[in-house]
Amino acid sequence: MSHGWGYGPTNGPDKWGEEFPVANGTRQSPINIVPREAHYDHTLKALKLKYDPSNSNGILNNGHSFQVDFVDDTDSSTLTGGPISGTYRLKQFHFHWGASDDRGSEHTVNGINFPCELHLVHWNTKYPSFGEAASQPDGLAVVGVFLKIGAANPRLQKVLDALDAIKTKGKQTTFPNFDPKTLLPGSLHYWTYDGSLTTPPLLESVTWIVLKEPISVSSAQMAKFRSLLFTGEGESPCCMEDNYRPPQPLKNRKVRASFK
Ligand SMILES: COc1ccc(C[C@H]2SC(=O)NC2=O)c(OC)c1
Ligand SMILES: [Zn+2]
Repeated sequence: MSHGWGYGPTNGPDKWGEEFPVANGTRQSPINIVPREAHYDHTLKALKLKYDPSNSNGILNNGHSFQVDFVDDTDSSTLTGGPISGTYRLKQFHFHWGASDDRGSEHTVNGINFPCELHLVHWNTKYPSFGEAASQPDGLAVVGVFLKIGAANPRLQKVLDALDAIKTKGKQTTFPNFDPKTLLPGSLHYWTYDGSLTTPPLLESVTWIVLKEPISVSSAQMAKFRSLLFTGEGESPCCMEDNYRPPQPLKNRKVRASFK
């Protein structure tokens, strides 16, 4: 592609394979999750998420989504247990959402789209860095959380209130003392499968851990996500919305469930 990848008609998910052939690989993400076809695996451990709010650092509009970045030079914010072995450090979290409340999530459940999906990105500390881990088959673990339209979620508000300061691509601001645990639902029951990054370079390095229970978000809060721009200051503005990749072929993969 002469221009960078994105989510538009000329540079969107259907075009990514031209520059990133792994887009048609054997373990691409996201997928449609069919609960009654998932295999309950009693050997799966409970997720252990230990987050230190003092590790949260900044919030950035990266031109595709916005992300909250964490200081990851120690094991103070980690994912252990679940389907993974070893220790994975929290690097960042971000979201994907739609132009309207009927779509926006990347994973779907029985073909149903949620309006938004949260991704908490962790990297395997057996590798020296996030960048190194991102190219390894067991390098990353992403916890996915669905957002479902309902009552306004007060725990999202601090994130949403920061968006005015990062409206355009490349803008960032400080975002201290945020505990991402507050964004998790009551149950940590999950589905898990081997997959990939859901944006270029689409590396097949992600152990996906998708929580069954959604958290709530109101329509008004969803409108706040859509107030961001894909475009930079001074460019003709393009609302940041529909920044999701649709489900990809399951191919030769099994989805396991941590619950009956
Ligand atoms: C070069 O490494 C990268 C590049 C992009 C992402 C972000 C993608 S991957 C995901 O789950 N959602 C997204 O938007 C990433 O995240 C682990 C790692
Ligand atoms: Zn994501």
